Amino acid sequence: MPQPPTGSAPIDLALLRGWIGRSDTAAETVTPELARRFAATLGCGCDPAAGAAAPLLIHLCIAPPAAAMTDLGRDGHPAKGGFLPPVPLPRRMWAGGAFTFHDAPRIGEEITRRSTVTDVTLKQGRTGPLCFVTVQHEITGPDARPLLTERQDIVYRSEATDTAAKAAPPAAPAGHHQRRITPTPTLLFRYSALTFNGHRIHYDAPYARQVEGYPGLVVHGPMLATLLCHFAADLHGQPPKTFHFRSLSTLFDDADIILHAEAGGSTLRLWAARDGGPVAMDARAEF
Ligand SMILES: CC(C)(COP(=O)(O)OP(=O)(O)OC[C@H]1O[C@@H](n2cnc3c(N)ncnc32)[C@H](O)[C@@H]1OP(=O)(O)O)[C@@H](O)C(=O)NCCC(=O)NCCSC(=O)C[C@](C)(O)C(=O)O
Repeated sequence: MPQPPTGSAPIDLALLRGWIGRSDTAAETVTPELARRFAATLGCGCDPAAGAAAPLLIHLCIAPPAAAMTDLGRDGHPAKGGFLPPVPLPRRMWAGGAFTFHDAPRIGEEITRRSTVTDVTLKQGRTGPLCFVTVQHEITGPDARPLLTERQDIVYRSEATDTAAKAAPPAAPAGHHQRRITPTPTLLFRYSALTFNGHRIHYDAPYARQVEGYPGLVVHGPMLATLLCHFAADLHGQPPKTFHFRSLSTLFDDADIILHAEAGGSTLRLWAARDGGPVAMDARAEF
């Protein structure tokens, strides 16, 4: 059983798995203002008229957990042990996920998010022990109209150590289609604000460097997935039916990101990397 380094609290998997089945429900209206702010940040088109289809993956900004300041953990997220299990590993990351699209949310509609913890597993990674928490989100519109089903994989890791360094992975290949994104601190801050995500690794550079051991501000997994999914929809001329993605390495605010895509029938393979860097996110869109 993977355990954290000496000196850290032991991991009681049976305790953590007691969180499986725990759920949380919240609702919020997709306002034209939110859609405009989302489009301005992500650089996508948006018709803010009532009843128009809202931009793809705007649901990630809808009805986020709104914990009081006194209920936050060191990293700026709601303290663990509430909806999410009290994993005794300090560094949280978005490891991957999948979206199945049923129907578009519409501007002016109230959208409901029902989130359920569906799995908790421990693995031994090259960088140390990893605890994966899987959350299933059901997103519905008025009259429980199904809009989207999402699987979210959250991973918790131990403190950064010098021994956690791994061999440099190979540089990502070049895709047939490419789009360049500059991850400025302003872009990262705006996406944090849109999603009410207080995670300090995205906007608090001294914390990201000195406490979590990253070389800069961390690019959000959900923002990168959104950029790739929008790229896929633009290339295909319509939104995908499903979108799967996995975060393989971290991107920071110190270099441009290249979105790559390669078509194959009704599937589009996508990946993101910095120039000359390894694949940071690998994704697949099915149409
Ligand atoms: C995920 C890390 C820690 C694995 O780290 P590793 O390299 O040590 O793992 P590994 O040795 O490659 O694999 C070990 C095991 O884990 C599995 N595994 C490996 N990767 C994944 C994955 N993605 N999803 C699911 N499973 C995964 C893998 O299949 C294997 O399982 P096995 O033993 O059964 O064969 C490493 O790849 C990494 O650091 N990835 C980048 C993460 C990242 O940058 N995320 C986005 C930024 S964080 C963020 O946006 C935050 C936010 C929005 O604020 C927020 O808190 O929600």
